[in-house]
Amino acid sequence: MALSFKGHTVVVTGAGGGLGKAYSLLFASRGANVVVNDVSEAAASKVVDEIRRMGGSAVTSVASVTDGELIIKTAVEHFGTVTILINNAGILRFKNMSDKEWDFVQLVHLKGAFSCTKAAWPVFVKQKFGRIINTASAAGLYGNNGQANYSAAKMGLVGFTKTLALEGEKYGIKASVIAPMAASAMTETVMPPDMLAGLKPEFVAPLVAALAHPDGPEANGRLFEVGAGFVAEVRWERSHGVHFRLDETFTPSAIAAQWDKITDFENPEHPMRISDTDLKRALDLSKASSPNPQSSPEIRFDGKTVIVTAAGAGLGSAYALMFGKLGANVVVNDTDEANVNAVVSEINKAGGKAVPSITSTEDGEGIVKTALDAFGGVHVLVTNARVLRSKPFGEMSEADWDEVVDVNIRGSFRCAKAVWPIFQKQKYGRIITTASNIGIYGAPSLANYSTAKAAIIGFTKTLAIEGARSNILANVVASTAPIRARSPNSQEDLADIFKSDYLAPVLGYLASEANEETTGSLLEVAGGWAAQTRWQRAGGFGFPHKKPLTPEAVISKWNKFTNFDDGRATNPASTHEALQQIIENFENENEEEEYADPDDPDVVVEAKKIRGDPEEYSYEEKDVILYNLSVGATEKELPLTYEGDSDFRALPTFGVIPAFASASAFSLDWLPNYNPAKLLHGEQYLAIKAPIPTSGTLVTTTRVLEVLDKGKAASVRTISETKDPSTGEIIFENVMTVFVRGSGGFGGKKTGNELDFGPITAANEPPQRKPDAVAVEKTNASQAALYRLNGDLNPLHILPEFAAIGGYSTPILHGLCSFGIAGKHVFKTFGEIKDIKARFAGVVYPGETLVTEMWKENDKVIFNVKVKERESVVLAAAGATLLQGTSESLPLKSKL
Ligand SMILES: CCCCCCC[C@@H](O)CC(=O)SCCNC(=O)CCNC(=O)[C@H](O)C(C)(C)COP(=O)(O)OP(=O)(O)OC[C@H]1O[C@@H](n2cnc3c(N)ncnc32)[C@H](O)[C@@H]1OP(=O)(O)O
Repeated sequence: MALSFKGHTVVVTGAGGGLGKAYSLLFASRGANVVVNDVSEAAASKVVDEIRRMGGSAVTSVASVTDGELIIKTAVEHFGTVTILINNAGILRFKNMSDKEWDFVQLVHLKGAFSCTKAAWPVFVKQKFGRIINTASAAGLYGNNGQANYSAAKMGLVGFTKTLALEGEKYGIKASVIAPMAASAMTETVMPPDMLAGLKPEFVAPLVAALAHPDGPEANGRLFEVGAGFVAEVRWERSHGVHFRLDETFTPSAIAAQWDKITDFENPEHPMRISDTDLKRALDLSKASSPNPQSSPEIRFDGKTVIVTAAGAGLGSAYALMFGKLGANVVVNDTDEANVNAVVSEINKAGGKAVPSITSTEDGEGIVKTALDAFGGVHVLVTNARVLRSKPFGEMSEADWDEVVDVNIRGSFRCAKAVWPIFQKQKYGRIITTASNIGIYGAPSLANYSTAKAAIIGFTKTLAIEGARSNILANVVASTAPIRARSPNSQEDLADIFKSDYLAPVLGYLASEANEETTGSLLEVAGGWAAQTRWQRAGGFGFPHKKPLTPEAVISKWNKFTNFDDGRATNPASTHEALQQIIENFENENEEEEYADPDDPDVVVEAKKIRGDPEEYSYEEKDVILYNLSVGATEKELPLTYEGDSDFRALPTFGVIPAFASASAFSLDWLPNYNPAKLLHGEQYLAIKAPIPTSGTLVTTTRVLEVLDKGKAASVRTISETKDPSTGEIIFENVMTVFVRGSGGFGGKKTGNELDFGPITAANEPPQRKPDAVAVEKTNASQAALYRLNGDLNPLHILPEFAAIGGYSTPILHGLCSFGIAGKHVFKTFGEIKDIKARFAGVVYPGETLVTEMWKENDKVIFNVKVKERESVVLAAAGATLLQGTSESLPLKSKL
């Protein structure tokens, strides 16, 4: 049944075009009132007009997303409420944008989502219903070159969503987040134009509608990648980790010694939220473990200068003290002079070298200058921030939001920016940013903090990507804090877990020279426990492109694209990898093609993985005789032409016949410039899996294996399985390649995947020696006219005008007829075959003489076929596997 949004009011931000427009149109078409928000009045009005024209109900809102109150007010004034909020507004990218503008625009991203959600929240709470869909991006999840702040903002929205999901639960408010893949500068580099065209917003909108619907599947706090009809859920995956003993042996060297174990994903966990009980257990385990083995040589920082921001107290001071103890020059940054000086003197007293930097963490340049002045260089940056404002979301003020988000993100950004040219120049740098498990999983009353800390993760992943060329490694350490300890009154509760000293060694290892390659990683640490956390993506589901995608279709595949346990889940680590998987999914066998409609011309070739309906083929003995005759069997060969013969049988290549109707059922008119007269049979593989019945009913199922772009031509390969429906036994397997001249150049793949069928791809190069056997057979002028009656009625083989369009002087012989004749030669010479394959290398005109040259190589017969009159090769790369390896067992030797 179609999902209705009647009675719902949906606010869509950034709805003047692209995704926002597609959402608006879809919701409106399903009966919702829509507030079309966009700063461009013209764009918003156009969408509203379109909705009204189709009988829908919509109004514009031209307020900035940072003025959420105004947007929500429009909804309430016109429609009495808001039930669904789609935070979609994105940024415009201007060239040559200054740092300040860039920074601002990025923050607007987060601030916009905050502001609109904050405004809608009390309405949602009151009516005990609300749906929020936030928009992240692959660039946020994995980082992306040149998009440090963008990835920060986008990842921030993942953290934001997680917290909203936790806080909203009790009010019937649910929040989900999508990372949509739409055509952009990023995708242009890796995708052919056809696929870019496939990245239509209409392939994203149905998921959003499914997530937002009151009766939709449970998606609270969940994240989905979606684009081009591909949908996959993404979740966190955490290694089991290592519990270290909390004593003086808990050092960076101890971390190095067990690094492989920390990052071993053998028995991963998939937490959805923070569990204090788990953390307590972790602490107990750490306390119970034995002294930690150390790597050698000991990790030290002699001669290295380390900047630690917000190091006046708490975590930052613990880091600074550790680095000082291990020989580093330490720049202790914080705004509180007394605190900074205390840390500096503690380091100096212990024999280390430290200087104060009393300034904001946002003053990256100033902090770096202190390092250069005091120590002449900088090698390690540890960014850290201590601003925390805990408030239920409904009470969180704009100031609460700004302070936490700005300080956390901006501080890391500015400091990284300041050290960057130095690191690049010296081709060495280690950056450790600090996040929190609250950013990973969200936590009630900490929407601002979880957003900021998630943003740090996205930001760091981009630094890792950009730094790779210059040996700049960037990692993010999430201090895993118990939720309750985060509220001011219960600090002591689980204080032990949160104890600063317990976090420092992991950070120390990552910041050291001993870390030669780990970058872009997220580590969770707490109370002596350290683990790595990464993304896991379900294998997903690729919806065919030929039918409009609907929310109902999305829901029907929910179990498929949220299934992490079917062996198809992956761990993409970059946008590129994420994209690759989407592309591969297009090419992969799609197990559930019932959306496919082979007659819809609006198809994206790569997505076309169709399975035809099972096709029945019923035949009698006379059909077998007809086949045998049509490939040259004679009245003398009674087992092939007389049904009363005790050895009556079909030739092995009869196996192509029951499959033909099924294999040729696909219309290929979706190919560019398709002209059936230009279609040629290119290759054929047949496996005979069981004795061939001489009459009966067989059922064949065919699906498209791949569509290749051969430049001027397209090549389409199908695979067919023919079964005996009464037993379910597979009798034949056919792989057919058709070559469609003039239909190439659509930007598809040129070479196919390695197929799992050796005989298909085998080169079958004939050996250098003379053939072991040669069979010569003149075809008949009526050969094609006769062969047609097996079921291939292609006019190419009978109608001169049709053949002329294809460029042939007269009708040509069926490829499968030549194939059958050659197969008969092999069979009669060497015996029963279990499979056979050939490439149609040149056309045969009926009446020409075929010469089959055969070489026996163990249980294989390599062969080729030439036309005697023209001395031209017509079957190449051909081979057959014998069922019984020797010629002594020739079947019916005396009779044929
Ligand atoms: C769904 C509908 C189902 C309908 C099923 C079948 C219906 C039947 O009725 C149709 C028929 O029986 S037609 C008759 C039988 N077939 C023929 O006569 C074809 C003979 N072959 C030719 O003319 C050329 O080889 C020709 C034209 C095929 C290729 O020649 P060129 O254009 O010169 O190609 P070339 O430059 O050599 O190679 C270009 C790329 O294409 C690959 N290729 C070549 N021949 C191929 C072939 N026969 N099959 C598959 N791929 C083939 C090459 O490898 C090359 O690829 P790449 O550049 O990647 O190396």
